[in-house]
Amino acid sequence: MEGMYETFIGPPFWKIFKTAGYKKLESSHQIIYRIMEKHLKNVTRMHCQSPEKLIARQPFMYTLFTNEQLTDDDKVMLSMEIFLGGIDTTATTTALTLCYLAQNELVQEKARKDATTKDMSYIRACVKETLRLSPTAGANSRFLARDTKFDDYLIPKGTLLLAFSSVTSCDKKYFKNAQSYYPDRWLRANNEEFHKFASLPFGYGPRMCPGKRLAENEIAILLKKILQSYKLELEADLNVGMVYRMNRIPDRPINIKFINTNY
Ligand code: HEM
Repeated sequence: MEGMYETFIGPPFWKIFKTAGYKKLESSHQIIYRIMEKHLKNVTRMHCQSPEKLIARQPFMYTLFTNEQLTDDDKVMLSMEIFLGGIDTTATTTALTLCYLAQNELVQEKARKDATTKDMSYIRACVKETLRLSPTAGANSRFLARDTKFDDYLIPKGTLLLAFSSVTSCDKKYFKNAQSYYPDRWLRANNEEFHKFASLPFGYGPRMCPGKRLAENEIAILLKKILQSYKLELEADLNVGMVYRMNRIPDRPINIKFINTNY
């Protein structure tokens, strides 16, 4: 992320010589490419030897491999996109949820009780609330497909529009006590109403995040496991903000004490 940010934001000196940012990007890209190459070789082997095993174990990769419209390069690129799209976003959201839970003892207790339930609706609400207050995407961007009228403005086709969901999701115009970490607002029983586009951490429409369900489930399951065995406390008082590094990431290290509750 750092490498990508330093390379693509700012003057493009990397086109003339390899800047420090470019070197970081290049070396991390090579590592990721090597990992992907190894994985793709295994998938290719499985695809040739027993495609039914691939369908059962990795349906997404099966669909990708059997799409005849895609070249081999397209397949590698799409696999990398899935891989990269899912790493920082999920790690950041998990770390920040742990941080919010460590800061809010009552919320943490409620989430721990919820860890014994099947649907984990409160833990899921905690993840939604983290993504409302600290979304990993600053904005959702789209090129307009046709001339479009917004209020008194006529915006021509082809214009790049950015909808800053990270701003509306923290705005008191859209959420009561907008700055507080209050997962209960997402519970159906609470009946709190808000604009359905005010918080859009996974985007919207045909190009919205395809990993949404996977991310929500894996984060909820991980939190459940952690809460069942550990009490969370912060090492020090932390007021974590976010900085833009292509995605938004925490602006400082998050150090959490995991106190084992099984003794
Ligand atoms: C908390 C976790 C995640 C967050 C907050 C997140 C957020 C986003 C957002 C905001 C977009 C842009 C959507 C739009 O423009 O409307 C996106 C796109 C994407 N995400 Fe995620 N994502 C997460 C996890 C994942 C995971 C786990 C995967 C893969 C397994 C993934 C794969 C992708 C891909 C491939 C795209 C590009 C889709 C396209 O351009 O058509 N994401 N994500």
